[in-house]
Amino acid sequence: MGLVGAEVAKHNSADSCWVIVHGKAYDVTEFLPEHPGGSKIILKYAGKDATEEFDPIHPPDTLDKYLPESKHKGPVDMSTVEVEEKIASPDEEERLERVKNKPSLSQCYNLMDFEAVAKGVMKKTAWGYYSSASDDEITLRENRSAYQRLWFRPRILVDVTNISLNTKMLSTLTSMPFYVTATALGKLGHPEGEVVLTRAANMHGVIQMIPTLASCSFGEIVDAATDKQTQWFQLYVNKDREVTKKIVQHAEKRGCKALFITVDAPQLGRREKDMRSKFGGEGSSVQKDDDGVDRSQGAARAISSFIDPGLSWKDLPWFRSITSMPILLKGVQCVEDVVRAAKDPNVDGLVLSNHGGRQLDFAPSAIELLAEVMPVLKAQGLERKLEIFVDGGVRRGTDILKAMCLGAKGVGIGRPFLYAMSGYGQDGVERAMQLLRDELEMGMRLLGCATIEELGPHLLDTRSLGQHGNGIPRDTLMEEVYDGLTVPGWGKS
Ligand SMILES: Cc1cc2c(cc1C)[n+](S(=O)(=O)[O-])c1c(=O)[nH]c(=O)nc-1n2C[C@H](O)[C@H](O)[C@H](O)COP(=O)(O)O
Repeated sequence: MGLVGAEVAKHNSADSCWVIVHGKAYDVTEFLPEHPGGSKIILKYAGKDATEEFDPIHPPDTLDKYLPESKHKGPVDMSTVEVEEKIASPDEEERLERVKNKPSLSQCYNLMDFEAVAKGVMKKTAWGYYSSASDDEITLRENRSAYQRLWFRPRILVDVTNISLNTKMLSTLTSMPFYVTATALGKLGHPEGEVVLTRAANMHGVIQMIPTLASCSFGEIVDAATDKQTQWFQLYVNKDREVTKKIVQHAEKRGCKALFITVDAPQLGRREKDMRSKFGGEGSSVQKDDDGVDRSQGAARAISSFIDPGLSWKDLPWFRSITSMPILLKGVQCVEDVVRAAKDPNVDGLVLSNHGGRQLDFAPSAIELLAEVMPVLKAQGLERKLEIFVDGGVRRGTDILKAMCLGAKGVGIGRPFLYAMSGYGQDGVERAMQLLRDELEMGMRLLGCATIEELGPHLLDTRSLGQHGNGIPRDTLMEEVYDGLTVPGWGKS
């Protein structure tokens, strides 16, 4: 039977605050001032069922893990809990209409089509979190346009009957030269969260990087994998190194094959779309919490107050001492740090990345940095010291081929798989992976390469890469006639 709803409902203030999550009541009164997202968001659900708001942001075992047993008030008879009548706003009504008449999966022909659909069907807060980047989002767009300043030098009369996309990343054989990179809060896009990406990655022989800030628990994501699947672990380093040590050693024990330490986020970036959508516009009172701390940084700030801004090169020997996994730095953004990492005995590789433009605006694109870095490493005889990956703005098979030609060992892809999942679940992510496979095979064949090993800098013209002002040739005629994905009633998406 358990507690009745009316009993829980009595505890509906800062003096006594109980919430219901997954049918159990928890006394969070003392926790209110410590909640990274501020106390206001919890008080909104004081005495009520908070499950729907709780799920996308917190792994299911959060309360059992972090709230003392004495605060667990036990099961609630949910039939006695008053369910608030939710009146959908006009925006929400329109969104639900779009969900109903969204394009069929077979109408999505490229990764950008998934973005168009996600924009139409996702809740505002979820779209705001996934799509946002920092400040004016210049780096977000530069990540894309940098690839469009690289041109191929295709070869002809090469026997390309059989194409192989197999390659090795950190000595793991993988079926395609890309991986699912770490992106937080998977349940903002799909109720099952990151395990959807796990299952799709398994179906296509693709590696998955598990995020520290997943909505699913780490255990759920690892349990969802098969034993033939490779998973890496992405780490945000906690100020409390004991917590970090436990997490890293648990990840290794559960079979993760590499540790990617995120180094570009001593503080999560200022993403205005996330901030705006999270708190309902400028000046809403919710932006100021009881403790007067400005929580108007959206979900990003709310989930990342534990990250240690003090992390530095001197910590790397400690990481080497706590794990035997290969250690890679994710979010390296200049050639000097690449050379320093190459000379550091504690570093096995790195991801050239600007966090999808979500951190420092005007950070360079990974692909332009890769073109600068490889010759420098070669000149110093360091090119074999590190495995170098890139991510950010990869939306086409040709982008992946360009990165491999410049010497990347593989390419991380973030938003496209989130959008595909948000629009179509596992089927969407699998279609996205299949589309990339088709584009990669086509690209290799037309480039005149049958295997990944044959890709090299000789196949690229990088002369425009550094000229940021020249943009892509505007083909006005083409723009006039090009038919993008349009959905009846959505206008031009
Ligand atoms: C889109 C996205 C990216 C995030 C991400 C969440 C989202 C929604 N989050 S974040 O909440 O902290 O910003 C993470 C994260 O947990 N850890 C991390 O290392 N990178 C994070 N990234 C960056 C990600 O790993 C890639 O660097 C980035 O997504 C590559 O760019 P594309 O999205 O264009 O592929």
